[in-house]
Amino acid sequence: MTRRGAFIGCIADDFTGATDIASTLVRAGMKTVQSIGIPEADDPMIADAEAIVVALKSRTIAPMDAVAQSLAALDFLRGAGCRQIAFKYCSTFDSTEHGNIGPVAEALAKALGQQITIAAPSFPGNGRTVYNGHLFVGRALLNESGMQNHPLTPMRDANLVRVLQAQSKGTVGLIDLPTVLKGAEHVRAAIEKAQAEGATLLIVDAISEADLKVIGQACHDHVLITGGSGIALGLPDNFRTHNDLSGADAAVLPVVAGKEVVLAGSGSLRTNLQVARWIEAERPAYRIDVMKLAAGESVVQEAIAFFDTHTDQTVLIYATSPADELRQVQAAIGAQKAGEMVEHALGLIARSLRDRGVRRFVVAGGETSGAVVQSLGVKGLCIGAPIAPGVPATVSTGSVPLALALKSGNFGEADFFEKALLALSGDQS
Ligand SMILES: Nc1ncnc2c1ncn2[C@@H]1O[C@H](COP(=O)(O)OP(=O)(O)OP(=O)(O)O)[C@@H](O)[C@H]1O
Ligand SMILES: O=C(O)[C@@H](O)C(=O)CO
Repeated sequence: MTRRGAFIGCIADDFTGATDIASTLVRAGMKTVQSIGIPEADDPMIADAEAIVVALKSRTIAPMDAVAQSLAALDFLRGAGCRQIAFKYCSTFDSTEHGNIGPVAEALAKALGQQITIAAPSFPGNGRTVYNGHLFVGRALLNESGMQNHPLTPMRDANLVRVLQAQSKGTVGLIDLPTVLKGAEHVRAAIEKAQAEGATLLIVDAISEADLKVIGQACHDHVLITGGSGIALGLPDNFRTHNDLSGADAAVLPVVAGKEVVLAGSGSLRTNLQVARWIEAERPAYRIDVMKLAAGESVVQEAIAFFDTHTDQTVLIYATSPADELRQVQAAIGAQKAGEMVEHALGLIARSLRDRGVRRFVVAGGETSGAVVQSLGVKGLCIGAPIAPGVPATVSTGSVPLALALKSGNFGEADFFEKALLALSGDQS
């Protein structure tokens, strides 16, 4: 059990989202640990943590299951003494008309006895901003940003009030940017007014980190807040006022010796760019042919053989494909089945490569990272310095440490794979 109880507990709906918010909390000066799934109550990893991030893989599962897993995580975090709970979802609000953001937020609020809860997905550091309730990715509306083609959660409406309303039982309202710009007291007054008018969930506009800090300050006594990792920017300060935080910086991670690999299962535009860049540089790359995989051909074995024949080069193994190809595969096999098959294959490949001495993994895609990390049996992560906004270097806990960079699909510049490999190798140049 924790020394005095952690301050903040986060429930993240995917694994890269979890490392993203863990990285933000570390950046804001909190000693943070990330657990893969719900840890044991006496896990030594959480003993002196100031923030605990529980990574679930609940973004695309049935709403009922997502609610059950999130409530179990909540029980654990409350048992660990956490005074404030943050439900972390994607800064592009990845969800379907059935959930899981609305159902999970409502279930957590009910369990915590909170009547109104904010929903603030903005992540200005990665170009995601919310204005008049509409989510922008860079200059594009969400539904014109490439996210309309997401393999599992296509986002076809940028109006988050409407999106959240469709998946919630209560009433969704909006706190607009002019209110946020007036400061924390005005945001608090707007929340109280919305609550009096019957709202239960509130999308909050934010276009800058300063806005997110105002929102964090306004919600200092909310036992539950929900949003993207940006929402964590303003939370540590609330605890700093009354308590001594360690002011911990990113963990200095041990250098993990061994072989390395890049695995990409993301369908995002950015990962497509990163894969293309790798191939243009004539670095070895094995493409997983999903139709062959579906036909039961030995794709996993071929990928491993490809790795074995490139003994002195780092290889990329990828299923990432442009949106039109992805659509064809999904039409033939079904989106969910195709996704599960690819995740399973990449999980098996990761495990075999670990048995062949791979110790450093760069993984692209949230669901993909979840599948890989689960297959590798990783239980917890120490969070190091950021490689790109929202993507820290990490090293797994346990007797055989693995260095991992888990990247949300749309994060990182075109050269992210090279940068991440360097960072995981301990080369800071
Ligand atoms: N060629 C393909 N055909 C069909 N499905 C695929 C293909 N490549 C990847 N997938 C599946 O698409 C999904 C991609 O989701 P994932 O969360 O890993 O990355 P993402 O699309 O970038 O999303 P995020 O922004 O959450 O990281 C996975 O389930 C993966 O198995
Ligand atoms: O918030 C984000 O954009 C990421 O942390 C993420 O969750 C993408 O899957």
